[in-house]
Amino acid sequence: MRFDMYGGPGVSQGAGENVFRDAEKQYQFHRDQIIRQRNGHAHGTRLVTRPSDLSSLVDLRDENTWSFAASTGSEPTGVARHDIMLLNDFNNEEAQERLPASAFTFPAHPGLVIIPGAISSTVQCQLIVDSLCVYPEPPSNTNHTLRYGHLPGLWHAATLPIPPNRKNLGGKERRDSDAEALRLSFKLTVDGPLGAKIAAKRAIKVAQEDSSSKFNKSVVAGGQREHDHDLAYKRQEQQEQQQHVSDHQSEGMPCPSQIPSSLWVRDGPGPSAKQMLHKLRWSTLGPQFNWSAREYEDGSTFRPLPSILRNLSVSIAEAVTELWELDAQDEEHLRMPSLPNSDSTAGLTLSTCECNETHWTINSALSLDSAHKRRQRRRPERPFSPDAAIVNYYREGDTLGGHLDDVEADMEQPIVSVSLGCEAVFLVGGKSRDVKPTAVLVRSGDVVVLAGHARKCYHGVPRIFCDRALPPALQNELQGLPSVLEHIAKSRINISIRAVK
Ligand SMILES: O=C(O)CCC(=O)C(=O)O
Ligand SMILES: [Fe+2]
Repeated sequence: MRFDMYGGPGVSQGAGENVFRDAEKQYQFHRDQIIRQRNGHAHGTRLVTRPSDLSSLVDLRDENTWSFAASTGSEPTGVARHDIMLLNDFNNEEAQERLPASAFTFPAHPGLVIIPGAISSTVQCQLIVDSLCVYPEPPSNTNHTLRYGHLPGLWHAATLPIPPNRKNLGGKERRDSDAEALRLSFKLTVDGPLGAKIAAKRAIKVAQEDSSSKFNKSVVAGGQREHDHDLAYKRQEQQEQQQHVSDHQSEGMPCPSQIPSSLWVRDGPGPSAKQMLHKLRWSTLGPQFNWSAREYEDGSTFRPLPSILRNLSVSIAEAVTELWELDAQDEEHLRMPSLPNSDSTAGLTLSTCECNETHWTINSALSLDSAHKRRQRRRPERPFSPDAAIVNYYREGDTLGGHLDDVEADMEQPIVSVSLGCEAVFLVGGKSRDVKPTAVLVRSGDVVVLAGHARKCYHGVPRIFCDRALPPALQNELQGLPSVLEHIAKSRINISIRAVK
């Protein structure tokens, strides 16, 4: 499914119109239907994932692929690596411990900084849990809000464990029990546009009731039932361990562990909670974004940007500020004539330039030394002060079409974008779709900073790799949360943190 959530002029229009679109097509997920023949008759079909050409995908953890990527592109790609120091604990504003990390810049995309593994697996786990269980809760809007109103308890309604007596059943009984559990999964009490109004009213009431509820025991429709929901416990455990007041508590919005029976019932007429979770595409933190008007709304209530996201994005933006302030002259070097396609063995040259950074440059390509000479470093006018984030949810086949984020009041403020879950292809091009984009593989825990020139450039996500294993450390971290692990192993979450007002 193509995921053009941004609407308006920022969205790709159709086939063959530009080089950005061509790159998107190169990476997009396709399944071919293979028809099996037996005795000259069609005998069943099989879906096979069409292999993509990943030869120019830049994998920043693999030095070899840099040279390959650089040699196949027609633009001067090249990558420079820089040593930076990053905060380790974003929960605690007092924490000072910094760990060394690598940040990468791209001469062809000044202002783009990528920091692989910037977020520890513990913090990734916390952000994944919050993105699923907390951030889509009211008062945040999601892509479902327009049609169904707010959907409190969505995660819980979608992941309610199968009845425990199932374990003692065998064979057919077990299958019947599974079918029963599926049939009994929670469904919305409303459907269709009319339902939205009803749902919205109910949701407000339920949210008010919920805001006084705490973790653990749940009451579900059709009688009293207790269940130790893994998320609720994990969050409580985390809070106790870290002895810090959670964002949600301090901001008066706990993660609800109740499934409001006015919204979710076992045999409602609307879609099931599982389907709704499956179709969750975005939620907003901070001022709500009106997708049709393409503007941030004034006045509507919203969930403030959680402090972990503010701390994380501010400290990362600070750690790489030196790398992204570039002046207009840099755009000059971007207009240098394209390099002829070098042969695939051309590779990269390792060099240390006058700024003491180590660069891999394309042989006989644009000299980074000269790029640096043209560059005059400039401090941003004001420090990064984020107040909002868009949380994007992707499943296999979902894409985010090439777009510009150009509705924020101050475009000098960067966007700090956190990848969680499955690997993805991140495309970043130029100010028009005619600039050939660079494709970078982003993994769980990687952070992309779009600042300076790159802040005003087209970017998008044409591919999610749901068939690749999650990093072992993250799997380990999610061991106690089977439903979260199962979900995130087949999906990707991106949190792009920004200053909108
Ligand atoms: O999912 C991503 O990595 C990119 C998200 C993005 O570009 C956005 O939210 O504006
Ligand atoms: Fe974006």
